[in-house]
Amino acid sequence: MGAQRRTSTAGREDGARELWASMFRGNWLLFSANVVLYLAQAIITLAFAYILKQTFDAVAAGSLDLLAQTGQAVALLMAAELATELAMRASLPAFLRRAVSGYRRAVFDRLLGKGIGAFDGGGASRYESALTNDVTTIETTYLEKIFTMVTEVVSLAGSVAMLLAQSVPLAVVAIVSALVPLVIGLASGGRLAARQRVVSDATGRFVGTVHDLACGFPLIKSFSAEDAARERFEAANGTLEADKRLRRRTELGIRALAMTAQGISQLSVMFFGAWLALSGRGMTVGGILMATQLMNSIAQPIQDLPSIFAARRASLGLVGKLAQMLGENRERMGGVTLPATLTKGISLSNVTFDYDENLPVLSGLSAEFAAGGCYAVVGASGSGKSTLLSLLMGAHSNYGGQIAFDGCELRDASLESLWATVSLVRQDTFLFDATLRENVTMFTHVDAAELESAVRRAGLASFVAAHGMDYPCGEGGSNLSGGERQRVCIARSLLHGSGVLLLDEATSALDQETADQVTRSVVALEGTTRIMVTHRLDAGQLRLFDGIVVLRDGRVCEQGTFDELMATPNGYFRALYTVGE
Ligand SMILES: Nc1ncnc2c1ncn2[C@@H]1O[C@H](COP(=O)(O)OP(=O)(O)OP(=O)(O)O)[C@@H](O)[C@H]1O
Repeated sequence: MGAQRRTSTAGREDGARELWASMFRGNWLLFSANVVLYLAQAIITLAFAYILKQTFDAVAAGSLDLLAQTGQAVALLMAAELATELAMRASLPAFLRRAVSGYRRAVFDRLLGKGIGAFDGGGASRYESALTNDVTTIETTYLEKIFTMVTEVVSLAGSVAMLLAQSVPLAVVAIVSALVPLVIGLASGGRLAARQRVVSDATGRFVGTVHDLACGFPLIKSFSAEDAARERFEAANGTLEADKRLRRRTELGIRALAMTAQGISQLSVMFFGAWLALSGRGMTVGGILMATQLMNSIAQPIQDLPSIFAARRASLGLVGKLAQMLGENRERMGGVTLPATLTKGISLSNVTFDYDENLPVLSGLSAEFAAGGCYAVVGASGSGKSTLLSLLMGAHSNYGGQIAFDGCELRDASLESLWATVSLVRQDTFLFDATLRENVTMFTHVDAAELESAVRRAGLASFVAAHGMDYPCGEGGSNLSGGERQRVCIARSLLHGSGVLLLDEATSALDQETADQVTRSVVALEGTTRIMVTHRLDAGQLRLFDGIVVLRDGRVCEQGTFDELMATPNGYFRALYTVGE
């Protein structure tokens, strides 16, 4: 168990490292250019402090030559500063663009690698939030700050070095007083990271609630559930803002500590420098002015670095959280390629499965589906019909017993070949905001005759004749009726030419006549093994099937043709059918 946990922690760290690296892949040149530019900026600032010292020492010495030299140096530095600023204007946005899009691309690629059942239990909004809000946080508190960090670290180190050259005791006072806020920042980074993760989780839940309320808007209006909707919104809104308040308080707390420490260190150096000068310990007026100026270059990093370190840790925490989410429901890959068309069929032997350890959903289910056969799966609500189809789609590999496609255990099959062989039409259809053609072809080029045949067999011919294949389906297929949406999905699967076609309540939203038509076209398909989950206990339709598999409490309790099942005295199916009538 311990070893397992260590492995999963290592996997998560690898995943986080990979995501982090995606921000820099192909981006090192721009990264280096920015580092050089920010470094140059820090050096220019330090040089200005040195020139200040030279100017005042020149005044004290009454040297006009030295003053003229410093004037030239100032002009050169100003030109260099302008050039640096202009170059940064081009290189920083270019670096950020590549880093953020590279990160999002890496996340999306890994998202595509998840299992087909990855979102069965919900959770899509966590990713929506991770790819929007969290990315903005990472961009502003980590990526943009990397270079600020370079400037500030160099400013800090350079200032200390210049102070050391000026006066060792003064430099010691500056270093000691600078260490305190740095330690505070490093120590409080973990707390801020934890708060940031809490905020990120709350944002995910808030996005999910808003999504739910927007999708359920017509329902809210028709049931006059505005008060309940407002309550749900307020709960999510309140929690998010309460968590954000705690994060801001932590941020401001760290900042307040850092600023206090900064003030103390600045004053210490000024008074100590003045004391050195007054006590005749080799400190010039120019030296005091330079030290005062350098204290800005020390004070700023002292003020900023702790919160930058803390925010950087918090951002990396978000990358880690996302890597962990992406590591869940990963594909398990077997190497065996399934045949495109089955010759023996699908065999389930003593299959057990549960979503939650204490609630078995399938408990010893055994069934045979002959190759090329057409089967109906019926049973009471919750008996496990959809779960059975999910397992056949390879959504979960943690089932007990055996599921064999042409004798090949499903767990050993490559998922790519499984999905090339099996296709599923669900009750909750999904359509892209694209044309009818793109929704049926899934954005691929297909033979026009095959497309026409799929559209016709799915009962969409008259719709296409009236509106054409370039008809825009709208967001989620909003420009189509429920029945039309289901027919588009059926056409999509027919065109996919799957050897196994699974239909989960695919005709439930159709009127009796269209449902009959679609069922007949499914039954008429040749060379395809078809398994259709249905609630429609209609004798005319059920008689069309080669067999009916009846589920009860996660087991097959009866199996046979419609007439055989109806002939069974006291049979469960017969009872279901009679009640249904
Ligand atoms: N993703 C999930 N997480 C947890 N439990 C689930 C999940 N999906 C289904 N279940 C549970 O598994 C059981 C079987 O569900 P399933 O959807 O397979 O039944 P069904 O026979 O298709 O029902 P219906 O006819 O109502 O669609 C139910 O008790 C359901 O609550």
